[in-house]
Amino acid sequence: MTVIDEAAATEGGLSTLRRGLRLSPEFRAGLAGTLVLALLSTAGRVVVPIAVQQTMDKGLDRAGGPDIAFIRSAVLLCAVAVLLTALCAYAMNVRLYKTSEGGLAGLRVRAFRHVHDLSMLTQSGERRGSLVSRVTTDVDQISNFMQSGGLMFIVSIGQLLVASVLMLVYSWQLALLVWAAFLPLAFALRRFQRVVSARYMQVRERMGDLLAAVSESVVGAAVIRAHASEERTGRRVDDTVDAFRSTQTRAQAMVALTFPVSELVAAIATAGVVVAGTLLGIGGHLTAGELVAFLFLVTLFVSPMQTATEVLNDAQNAIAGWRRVLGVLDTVPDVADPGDAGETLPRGPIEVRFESVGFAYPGGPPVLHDVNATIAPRSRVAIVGQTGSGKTTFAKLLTRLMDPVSGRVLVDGVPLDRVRFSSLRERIVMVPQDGFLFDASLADNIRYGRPDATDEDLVLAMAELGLADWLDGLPQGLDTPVGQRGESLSAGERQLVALARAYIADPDLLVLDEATSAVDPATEVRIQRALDGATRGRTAISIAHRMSTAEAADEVIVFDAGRIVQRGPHAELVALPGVYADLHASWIAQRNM
Ligand SMILES: Nc1ncnc2c1ncn2[C@@H]1O[C@H](COP(=O)(O)OP(=O)(O)OP(=O)(O)O)[C@@H](O)[C@H]1O
Repeated sequence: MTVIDEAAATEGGLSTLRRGLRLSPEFRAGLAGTLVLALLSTAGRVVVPIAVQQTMDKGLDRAGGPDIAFIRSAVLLCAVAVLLTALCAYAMNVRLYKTSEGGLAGLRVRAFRHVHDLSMLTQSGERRGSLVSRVTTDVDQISNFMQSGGLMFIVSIGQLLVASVLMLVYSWQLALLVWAAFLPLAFALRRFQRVVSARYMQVRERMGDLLAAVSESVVGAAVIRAHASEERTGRRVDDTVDAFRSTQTRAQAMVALTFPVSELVAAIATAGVVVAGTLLGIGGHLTAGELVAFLFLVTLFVSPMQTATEVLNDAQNAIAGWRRVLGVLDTVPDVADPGDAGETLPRGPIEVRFESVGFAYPGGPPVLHDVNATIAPRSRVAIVGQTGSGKTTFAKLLTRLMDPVSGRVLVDGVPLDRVRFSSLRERIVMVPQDGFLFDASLADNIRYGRPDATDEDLVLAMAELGLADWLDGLPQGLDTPVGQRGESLSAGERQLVALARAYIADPDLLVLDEATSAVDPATEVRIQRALDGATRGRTAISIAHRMSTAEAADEVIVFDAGRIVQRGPHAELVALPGVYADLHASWIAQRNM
């Protein structure tokens, strides 16, 4: 059983970046064209220093007085260059936005699909909000980097290169001086990056905590209000907000340190260039125009160094985001689909066999021990037992929401892990205790069972389940909106919709986790009628919480502390002293209360 793979969290920043980019081939689409535009837009920036140098040395400093025609053409050249540079920068931005948005959309879809491939256990090992943040805000961080930091990164590298080459052309001595001043800063930044990287990883984790706390408090709003625990919940959310704020501030304080340091180095380098340049000029090795042009170039060289801190900030955030997204993508689904290599089950009522099945939740004690059972096709079986005896676990293993730790589960003689998911999900359907309803119409919710079902199919299905009168009584019939999580319907009505949804899917094995919620007698009768209709003619296994379900079943299987302790028809079991007779007695007592 796996939890979200956190190996990516300890991997080096560059290798995360490389792996992240490799996973999104969309990022590379048209990269060559974008790079050419980046190069053109940076090359355009050095036209101004060159033109200034030429104007000073050739236009102004001419023996016969200023050469106005030369100056005019230099100014014109500058204007054209500035305009072209701006156009290239615009085209580059547009291309970068397009490719990065394409890449990020692909990444979100892949990560989201993968979350669905992970088993229920892996998903429940991670808080929902945190899982959501891995496909939303964490990807946003990558987006920030790709669109601003990444852009600046490309331009800065180009600018550094072009400025370096030109500085060398004008004066190799001054170029060496500038590099010598910045070399220690570049080394320091590399070391510094590791610390910042760790801090940004914490920032992403705290963001996950924050989303988890907020989403839990929104989803559980009714319980919070019922227990008047708004203040306690509010404090929990406040704590996560505060933890996020303090980690974010700590990370940013670290990055802010780099600004004044690089400013200082830039000032020292400029002062050095002015002093050394003047000395070189006095010695006749540098003209005034060349010195001024060089100072322009120093500014061009320095600005990427300063924006490097900003890029670093975005890059660290993006790398931390990428690590969390990669964590999802790296997690190998433990309940894997055998795909085309797997088997397709033929249609017809299913036989189920459990062979020495044992199960324990990760890190927990065994909850099922050596379970052996065969359930004949077309039989209706009720599973009963005290709370916590392992009934739901049995049902989850039967529908392959999880795999057993030992032993095997077979359907029609085929081990469950050899059955293709497409066939498995078509033939075996589980109705969970709280059949989740989506914020859509009644028809849409039932249609989840069979997407191609027409309205006529739905009406017919409802009639077959004995629910026609209920449907007729609804204000908008099939178009009635059910509200978020079905909250516009009563608990009993939600069960009816969940049953109709399973019925329309027409499975060969129906696994029902009976809801425990009490419903009014009329709805109870309706549910019983619908259950009868839904289970007829197919193998049906119900986790029974109601006596009527156990009584109506062909056979009852009794669980106690993770073992099957009794099995047989209700009438037979109830007459024997044992767990079932005790359970039955407590049902009777409850009914008479
Ligand atoms: N996701 C989980 N992680 C860890 N332990 C779990 C998990 N789900 C169930 N358990 C434990 O496994 C045991 C069996 O639980 P199970 O849900 O199968 O019982 P049950 O018979 O269906 O109970 P109930 O009638 O209350 O639904 C219990 O001790 C429970 O605490």
